[in-house]
Amino acid sequence: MNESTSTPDWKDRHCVPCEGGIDRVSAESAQRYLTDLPDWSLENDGLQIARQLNTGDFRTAVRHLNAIADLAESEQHHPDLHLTGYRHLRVVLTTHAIGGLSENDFVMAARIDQILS
Ligand SMILES: C[C@H](O)[C@H](O)[C@H]1CNC2=NC(N)=NC(=O)C2=N1
Repeated sequence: MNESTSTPDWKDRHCVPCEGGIDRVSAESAQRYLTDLPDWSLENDGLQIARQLNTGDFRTAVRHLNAIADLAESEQHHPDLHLTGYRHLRVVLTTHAIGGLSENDFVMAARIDQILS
């Protein structure tokens, strides 16, 4: 899939192992990819994407957190998960191995949207 010409269908893809050695997704491409992922925002000068989930109660927030953790383990790509104010879950995706965004982050974002829908 050529990053510059078309948008991949992220939810149909899986993360690939990443230990560095690949280019970061540019902020311009990231912004374009997010048109298909409207619940996610580009942050930190294009180095991460994030989604805020304001659930109704603590148990729901923990359930979402656990579902995302299971997905992260099966995809071997792990978001930062912040559960605060007893029912607010913030999900932050970046690829630590490259210090910025890779396609794995968009695959995870789409799959997180899918399991929470
Ligand atoms: C080989 C495997 O892809 C890496 O160890 C993974 C594990 N999970 C990861 N998760 C995230 N968010 N960034 C990484 O660079 C990363 N590396």
